Amino acid sequence: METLKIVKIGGNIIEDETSLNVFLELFSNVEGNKILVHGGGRRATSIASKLGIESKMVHGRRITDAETLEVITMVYGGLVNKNIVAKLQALNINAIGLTGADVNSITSKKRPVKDVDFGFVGDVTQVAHESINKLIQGGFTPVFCAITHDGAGQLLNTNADTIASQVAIGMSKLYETSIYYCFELNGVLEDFQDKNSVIKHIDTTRYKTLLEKGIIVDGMLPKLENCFHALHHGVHAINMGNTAMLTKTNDNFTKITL
Ligand SMILES: Nc1ncnc2c1ncn2[C@@H]1O[C@H](COP(=O)(O)OP(=O)(O)O)[C@@H](O)[C@H]1O
Ligand SMILES: CC(=O)N[C@@H](CCC(=O)OP(=O)(O)O)C(=O)O
Repeated sequence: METLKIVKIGGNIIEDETSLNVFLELFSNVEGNKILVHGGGRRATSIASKLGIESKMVHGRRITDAETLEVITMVYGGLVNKNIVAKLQALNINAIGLTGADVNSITSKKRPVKDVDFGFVGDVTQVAHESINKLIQGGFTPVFCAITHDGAGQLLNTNADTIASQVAIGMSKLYETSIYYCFELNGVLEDFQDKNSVIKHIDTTRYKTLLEKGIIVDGMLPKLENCFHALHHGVHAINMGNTAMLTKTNDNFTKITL
């Protein structure tokens, strides 16, 4: 089976022009089939604030009312996505920017209201692996933002880590897939005060212990949940660390296995 790498970058890298440029240069040198997924939560929050719109996050997810949906569509689907695509073109990568509505690539269902009403937030229901594969086979590099659609004309906001894991699960019908979650730290840290205390390997048992000890908190909670979900659904390998993990010489990052 051919391999496919799904690389995800978060808001902290996107916010820093130098970090973004370094990342994109490394990404452009990644060999073989690849897909990029980007977030941009921090940019959405700052632009919403300039427009007088307050941002509310619950359990790591943005409460997305109609006004916020407009902002995130402009920020993720426009500003961030098109800038990244243009920068990749400058690096000779024939990138194509996509929301889940484009080529009907990612369908989702509005998250049902239980204790919290998240508004226009979508949980992924289907990834059109054949259509995405046509792009890859055509020589294009798909660049997904954190927007999906319900198939009935409604765009929905979906966490970018979830997009990466769901796209990887979908594409694993055709490829041996691996995910690279790139963020500003070297990996999952044993001691948050010590940036070098990278945990090199997390398996199911270690994951439980880290949760019990309260070492995994905040944004790392949904991130690792996504990782184990993906590994249980056909994804071959998951790595988490800073952008240097895309180079062959660096092994100071976290590898996640079942
Ligand atoms: N043990 C840990 N090691 C590393 N990061 C952790 C840990 N626990 C919580 N975190 C937090 O998780 C964050 C990464 O998740 P997230 O905010 O979703 O990042 P991004 O969206 O930029 O990828 C880190 O910035 C850090 O604040
Ligand atoms: C539903 C939901 O929470 N969506 C996220 C999508 C962006 C994202 O995930 O960005 P980062 O990767 O930079 O955090 C949000 O709007 O913040």
